[in-house]
Amino acid sequence: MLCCHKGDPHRNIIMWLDHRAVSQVHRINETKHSVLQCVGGVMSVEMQAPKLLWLKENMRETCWDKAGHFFDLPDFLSWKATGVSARSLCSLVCKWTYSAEKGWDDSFWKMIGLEDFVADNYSKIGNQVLPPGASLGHGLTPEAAKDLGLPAGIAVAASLIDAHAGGLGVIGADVRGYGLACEGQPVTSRLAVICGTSSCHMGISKDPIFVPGVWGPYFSAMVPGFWLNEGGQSVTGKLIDHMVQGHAAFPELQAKATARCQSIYAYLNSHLDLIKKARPVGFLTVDLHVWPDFHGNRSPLADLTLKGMVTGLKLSQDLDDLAILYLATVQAIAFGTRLIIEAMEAAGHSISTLFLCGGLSKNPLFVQMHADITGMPVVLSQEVESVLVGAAILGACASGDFASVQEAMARMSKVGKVVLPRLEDKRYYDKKYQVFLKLVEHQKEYAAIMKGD
Ligand SMILES: Nc1ncnc2c1ncn2[C@@H]1O[C@H](COP(=O)(O)OP(=O)(O)O)[C@@H](O)[C@H]1O
Ligand SMILES: O=C(CO)[C@H](O)[C@H](O)COP(=O)(O)O
Repeated sequence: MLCCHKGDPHRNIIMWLDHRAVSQVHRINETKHSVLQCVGGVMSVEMQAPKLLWLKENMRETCWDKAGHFFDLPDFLSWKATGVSARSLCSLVCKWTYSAEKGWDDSFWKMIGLEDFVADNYSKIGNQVLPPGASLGHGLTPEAAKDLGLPAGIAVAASLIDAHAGGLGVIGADVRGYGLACEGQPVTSRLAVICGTSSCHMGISKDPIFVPGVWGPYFSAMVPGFWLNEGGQSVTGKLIDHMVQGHAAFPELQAKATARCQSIYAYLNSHLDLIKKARPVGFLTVDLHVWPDFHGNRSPLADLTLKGMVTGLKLSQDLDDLAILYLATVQAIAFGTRLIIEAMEAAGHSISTLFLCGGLSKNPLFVQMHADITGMPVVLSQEVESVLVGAAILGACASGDFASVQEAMARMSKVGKVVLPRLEDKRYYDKKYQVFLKLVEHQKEYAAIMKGD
């Protein structure tokens, strides 16, 4: 989302993970406005309305009064490419409270103190809305074409948010021949998990499903004609990096990985294999447990006040400790995915297969732990950068190469590999999951004790 930083128009971005609009999001949630039903009942501080309210309240003269547009990144990019300020249905529906069926809800913006948007017919946040894949204007402008080194006029599609493009890039793949439970079943039995800095859990349905603490249902926000529920974890890849880089043995890890020309994660995975002895690698964390919400919980608890927890630390700080802490962190993220899936299933989703993509899907340990801990097979795409496949699907629709997004999805998503769960380890992970749930219960008890007299 774009704005100004201390009035400097060249530093005008607020990152999605910026949590400064806490007071604003509390006030928005206190309104209990009906638009909140479509974001899991509670708006996230990572969404646009609280950030906009923060700007109005804190940077009125330097930004709010002067800004010409407020954009989500994908809409900003398509505007820069084509000069067309039309917004994607995806970004507006998922992050800005726009409804695919009813449009903007004036009463919401008035109630939260942003009536300015209503007064100017939403011109700064979008009053022309296009479905993802629709062709924008006359394609690349000569100026953008020069910047990108491409011919002018190339078709540019109305966009998707990065995670949604990843979901589109994987969820429609032809799975025949892999013996998966989702073969021959509706695409609604698949959950796309886009895992990078954060993780996004994208489930689709024919009818709207309201899942407490999970964003949506959003109509046509990812696959046209389907409702989308988007679960998420605010920090996942970022959390793993944080735990590993902050450990005392990190310099030793870096030196050893460099000497072997390996990434630190490939080195850690092979180190875990060395120290696991006769038992499966996941069993190394029998007495080390992590709660992963170092940046609050996005889904399904929708509680930005939650913090990270680790139990089972020892005095030693060698490479073995680092590797086991890394493993426990990866497992905690997978337990978070299990919690999200359980919430989605309790509300009516029926999921049998995970489709993983994003930077973390390059990590075989992360993928295996997701399979083992959820008990579901994981499908990896042939093209790891599935967000780019999703973007290419939209481009191929905008250029007229395919008549529909569904047709392009079926032709352009390809299965690379299937990772099966080790069902024999289920009992161990069920016990660790019990501990996982206790961690957050205890954290809430600690907060209540400290609040009391
Ligand atoms: N080869 C790899 N092996 C293990 N982890 C990786 C690898 N590449 C990226 N990652 C993890 O993925 C995260 C970044 O994922 P990426 O999809 O590139 O980010 P973003 O979500 O910001 O687009 C990093 O934080 C890192 O933890
Ligand atoms: O909210 C999201 C999608 O709706 C994502 O978390 C956000 O877009 C950032 O993703 P990342 O930095 O992990 O690529």
